[in-house]
Amino acid sequence: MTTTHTAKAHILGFPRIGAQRELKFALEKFWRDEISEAELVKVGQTLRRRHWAWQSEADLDWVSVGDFAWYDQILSTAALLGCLPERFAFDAKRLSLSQYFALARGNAEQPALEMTKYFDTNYHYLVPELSSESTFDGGVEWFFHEIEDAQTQGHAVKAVLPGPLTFLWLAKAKDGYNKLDLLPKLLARYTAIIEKLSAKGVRLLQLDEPILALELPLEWQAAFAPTYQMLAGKGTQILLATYFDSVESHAQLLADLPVAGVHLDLVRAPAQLAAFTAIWPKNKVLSLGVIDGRNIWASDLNQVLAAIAEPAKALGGYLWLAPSCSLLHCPVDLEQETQLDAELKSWLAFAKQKLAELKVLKKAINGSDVADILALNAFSQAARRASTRIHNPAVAERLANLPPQFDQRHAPFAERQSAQQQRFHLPPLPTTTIGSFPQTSQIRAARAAFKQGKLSAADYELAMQAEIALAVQKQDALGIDVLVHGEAERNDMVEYFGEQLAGFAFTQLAWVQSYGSRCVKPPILFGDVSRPQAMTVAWSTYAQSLTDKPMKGMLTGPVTILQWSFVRDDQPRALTCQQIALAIRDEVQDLEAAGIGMIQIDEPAFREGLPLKKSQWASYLAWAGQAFRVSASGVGNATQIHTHMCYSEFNDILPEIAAMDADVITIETSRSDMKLLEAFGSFQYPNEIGPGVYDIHSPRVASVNEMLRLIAKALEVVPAERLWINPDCGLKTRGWPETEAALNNMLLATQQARAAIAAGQTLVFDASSTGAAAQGACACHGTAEVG
Ligand SMILES: Nc1nc2c(c(=O)[nH]1)N[C@@H](CNc1ccc(C(=O)N[C@@H](CCC(=O)N[C@@H](CCC(=O)N[C@@H](CCC(=O)O)C(=O)O)C(=O)O)C(=O)O)cc1)CN2
Ligand code: MET
Ligand SMILES: [Zn+2]
Repeated sequence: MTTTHTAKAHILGFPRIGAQRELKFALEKFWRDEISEAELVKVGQTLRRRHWAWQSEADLDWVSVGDFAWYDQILSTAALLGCLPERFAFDAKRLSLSQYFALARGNAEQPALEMTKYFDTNYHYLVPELSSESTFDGGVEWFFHEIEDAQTQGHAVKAVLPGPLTFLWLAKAKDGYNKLDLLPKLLARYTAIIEKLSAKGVRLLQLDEPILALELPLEWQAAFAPTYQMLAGKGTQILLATYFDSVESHAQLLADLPVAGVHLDLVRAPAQLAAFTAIWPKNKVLSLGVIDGRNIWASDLNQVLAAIAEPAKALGGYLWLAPSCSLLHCPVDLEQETQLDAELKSWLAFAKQKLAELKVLKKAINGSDVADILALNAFSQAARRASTRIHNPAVAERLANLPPQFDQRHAPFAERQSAQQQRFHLPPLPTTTIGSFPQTSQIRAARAAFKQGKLSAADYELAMQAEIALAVQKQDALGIDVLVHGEAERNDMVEYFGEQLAGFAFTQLAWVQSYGSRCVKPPILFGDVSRPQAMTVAWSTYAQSLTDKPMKGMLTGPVTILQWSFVRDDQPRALTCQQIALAIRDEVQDLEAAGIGMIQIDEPAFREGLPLKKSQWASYLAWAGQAFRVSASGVGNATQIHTHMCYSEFNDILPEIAAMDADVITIETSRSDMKLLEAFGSFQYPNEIGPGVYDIHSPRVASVNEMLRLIAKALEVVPAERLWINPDCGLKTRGWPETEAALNNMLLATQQARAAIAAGQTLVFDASSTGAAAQGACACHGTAEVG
């Protein structure tokens, strides 16, 4: 039976990287001058056309255009609007691809735009730089060319852009300027874009406003109505898309906006639907995000249909079906996974398979007979729930019988600190690195050969041992105090552990874009987690055998493993995290038993896991902090636990970081000029700290003076007895020459700082200086010249 008002289907966006990472490889070749711009452009067009064709084959009512970006969609929007940082002196209207990449990656004169995490995802966007002087006079026409191309392919087009308020929110304003003051200028440009879309016959524009899922300041909430009044009625209708959490508190605001419709994330926040259906105006679209755009599980189609049956009746043709958010966060095609076993595979859906799910849902809602498919789906959902592979009674039993104090070290920090001092006899301002050393193409080629069966396990082990020996020898030669083995044997700090833990599956090609051409392949956490055998002990003890200096064991923490995996959706994340924590605890204890005296448990994703709404932070911080302590607390007082965090601001969660009670935390600070540390100082962070003294994100080698200046700044807030010297993060994306040069400078800076401290001098830095010109001056008790 067909009705005149049939439900429609669409997606918010599709991954652009390509099922075989075609875009990644083309970009990297272009950057190495191995292919021409025309060849790169062709790869982009082929990918876009392929992804539109898939959307069309799935009977979607429109293909989405505007989700493609050569590096990042926020940077591409800045290039479209024409608001590029003045410091590059680029003409946005004539921006070449090389200039676009200079903005993304820096050039000889200018550092790149800052990169940061997109909401609570592992995707990184480039932060637009705005000031009171910013103009939005228009820029590249790529967006319109893509639209024309989709039209020539015969597709009905829905254009997609970040919404103006979300774009502004994600940008940073120089000098504390109120970004909202730029809104009128920005909206004039959005208006011009909409008029142009309209002239091209584009009937529908999706504007993404995920900031509505945050607890927004009132001023920003109040900006929505006037903004959308301005953009409405220009010929092209607007679908305002929200996602990543509930926007229930804005239901009335959204119902009143002069837009054609609103999209809701019903996977993260299913309960919000009722608040919307209760007040939803007739003739306004509700796009229901019912398929998980952030995870790889096949949908329970019958459950989805049951949940939307009522609203579907009420909405009629104003019901649209969609994934919860853009599929950017999903791998592309499950069919490529030839090594996953059939049962597990039947539980999964990647981006392409989610298009097929959408097709079935739309058919079902519109009265077509899909009973066979729904029955099959019900069968596999039931099989997954009942599977013995996901339930391990031993894990449940262990969790139910944890000893008292299992999440506390045996003694308070002060006692541990003196036990550790007696054991390690480290000099003041001990030097170390964060774990990884350059992942050279030689290392990756050896691993690829091993995985393809062209290199034997024994030969692969020898090759990795040789890399470890090289890293140890270089660190020894540099004179670093606490060494690392360098992580040569790891493809990725999360995937590596996923490959070895029970309860995880891993894939061949399930890549997800992390930033630019860089991808990650998150492992799939499908069942109860446990550790069948030691994972890192052999590598760490081998590395320790090569040196008399302490060798830090190197593990990824439970919160980061959780955060950077595709996680089961059939139990609370807190419980899953606790299971991982116990597995890591076992590894920590095995390392200790093998004589490894310092163990680092990385938690770079600790902050990323925070709920988007601040009111929900406390409960997350409680279970996440406890999971870390569970992993770290099974060792004696003389075993030194390190942790490491990067990428983020930590000022607002310092008490919770302190409560993790690591003996040493190394943390990214150099890019914020140690500003982060001021908060650590004023909070009186109790344990030892290694604030990064140089940025590892660029090949530029920081000078001794720059580092000395940061050390002096750190010493203002952290006493020398508790200060470590290290880079900001791991060195895996760097090459050896710049790595050795930078570390050598770091050690020279440390020597000078130590000499000053030994002579009873106070290191002083020149606050007005931003870089190499730092100088010292101190009138009273001797002067240590910094520089
Ligand atoms: N999971 C996770 N999330 C994270 C981070 C992280 O480290 N891990 N860091 C931040 C993001 N930073 C990142 C930094 C670098 C890369 C990165 O370099 N990714 C590599 C892939 C790393 C990897 O898994 N490598 C594998 C496989 C690499 C590969 O493509 N192999 C080729 C052969 C390569 C060769 O011969 O050289 C093949 O199989 O065809 C390995 O080493 O084994 C890439 O995109 O290229 C990703 C994220 C935040 N989120
Ligand atoms: C993203 S944090 C990275 C920590 C890891 N130990 C490394 O050095 O690469
Ligand atoms: Zn890091």
